[in-house]
Amino acid sequence: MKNQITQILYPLLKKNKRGFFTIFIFSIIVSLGGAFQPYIIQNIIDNALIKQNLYLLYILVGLSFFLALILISIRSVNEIFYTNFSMNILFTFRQKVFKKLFLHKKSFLNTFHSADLMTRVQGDINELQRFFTDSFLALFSTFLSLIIISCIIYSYNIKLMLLILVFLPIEFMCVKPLYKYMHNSTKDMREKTSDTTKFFVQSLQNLTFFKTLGAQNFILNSLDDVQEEYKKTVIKNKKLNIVFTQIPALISLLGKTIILAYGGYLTIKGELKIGELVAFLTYFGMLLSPVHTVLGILNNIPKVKVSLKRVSEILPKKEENATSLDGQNYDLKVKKLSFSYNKNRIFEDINLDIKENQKIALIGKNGKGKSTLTDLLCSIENPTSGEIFIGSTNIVEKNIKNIADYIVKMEQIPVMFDGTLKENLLLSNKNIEDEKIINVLKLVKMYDWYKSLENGLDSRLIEAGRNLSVGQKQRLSLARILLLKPKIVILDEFTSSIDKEDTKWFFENIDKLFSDMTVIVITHQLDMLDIFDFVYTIEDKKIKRS
Ligand SMILES: Nc1ncnc2c1ncn2[C@@H]1O[C@H](COP(=O)(O)OP(=O)(O)OP(=O)(O)O)[C@@H](O)[C@H]1O
Repeated sequence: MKNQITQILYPLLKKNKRGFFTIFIFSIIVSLGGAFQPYIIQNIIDNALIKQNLYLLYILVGLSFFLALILISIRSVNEIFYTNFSMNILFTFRQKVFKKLFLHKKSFLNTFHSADLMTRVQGDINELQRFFTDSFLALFSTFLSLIIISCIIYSYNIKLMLLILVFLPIEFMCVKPLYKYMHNSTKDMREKTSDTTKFFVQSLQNLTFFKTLGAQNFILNSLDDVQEEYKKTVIKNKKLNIVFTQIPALISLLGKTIILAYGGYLTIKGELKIGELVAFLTYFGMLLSPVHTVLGILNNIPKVKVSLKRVSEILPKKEENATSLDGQNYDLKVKKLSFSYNKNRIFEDINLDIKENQKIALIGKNGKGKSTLTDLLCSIENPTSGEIFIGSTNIVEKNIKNIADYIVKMEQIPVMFDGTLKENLLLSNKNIEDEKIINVLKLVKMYDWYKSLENGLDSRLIEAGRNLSVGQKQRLSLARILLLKPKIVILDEFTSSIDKEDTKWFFENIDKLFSDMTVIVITHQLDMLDIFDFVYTIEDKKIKRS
């Protein structure tokens, strides 16, 4: 499973190797320049101040100033370049994961709360990208600084250099046993964050619903519970983090004290110059910062492992190659199909034969499997066994990339999204003239409403179409399907919120509205069945034609 992420990330990082290279070059210049500064200060003290050489003092001060200016400029350019580069990798990474999410069947996606999916696609992918780009570069500049600084310190005093280097592994050894605890704590943090997001999404989306039911206190109490749980996890995580970061800080303090005492002793004995001691202390400080960077990266490893698992869990286990449907004819055939949701068997060996352009009604009591059958026909679900053919293509065996050109379902609960009316109607089908859209709005009897809009087709439908009635949303969904013009249309209780008069009109005009299309209508309007070519009833896990 983790391999899947490597398969996405590795080519992405490889493709961006020029960007990495540029940042490496910048980092080398910054590390070299930074390491040179204490060396100049040492020379200012030992060769200019102590020897009272004014000319050398001005030269060195000027050199230090201009070097600092150059480094500031390079660092700034590098930061902008790096942010741009890092964002590009993040966005492409997320695009690729998103694309894979479309390969899932409905029952798999239903096992995740939308807020949980959101935190995985946002937070966890961020964490992975940061780790694989930032840490890589941070590690590179860390080792570069370590090498440069060690060489400079070595040239001053080998005993002191060895003393410093002894402290670095001690720090790592002390922190390592804490990884396991950090991993568990991070996992808890992610889960609690996800729970909190879930709570907010659910309660804010349905605020007025809870108010109407007088359930404000229920929501406020739940908020208290969710926040209390979150607080407990944050405090636990904070305590662990403090131990994780303060242990190295304590060891560094100990090292600094010993080195200061020993370096001072060497200076008093005349083995080290004052300027060298000052430069040495600065270098020691500079060495600590890369060490802490490495510790920070190590600190992130448990977090990254959690994110890796969370992102892997939402990726499809296997990917079949997508093929196109060969458009000979669009008869729909179901052969010996069975389907279960876990242990709940919904269909047992059912068969169905619907010819191109037929108008079919699908009836049955609540919960008998009407929507499930249409999910199977649209490839949103996979049958447990059996075959489904459109024309001569078995759509169960093959992953059909353009399946929506052939079969589309209008959901029982209409879906509108935050966007313009035109975007909501056309989706990706952009090459349709406004005139045609307006004609379809007339067909679904939304023309009067359309005329009342200030910005016409560019008017915005706010969040999930909140500025529309449910009946209006159903009519717009119908308009969307009419504009998409697939070969087979499935309408799941498409008039459930439409007034009686217009419901009758829609049913009586199905032939005209969907003239060149096969239509399957799920309905509880039993008085409207006469207009259909055939009526199928779902009962006892079977489907019967009446
Ligand atoms: N994602 C799911 N996971 C598990 N069981 C499910 C899922 N979706 C539906 N079911 C179950 O499958 C059965 C059929 O549901 P389905 O929605 O297909 O019925 P329906 O005939 O369309 O009902 P209605 O007329 O109420 O819309 C029901 O028992 C339902 O509880």
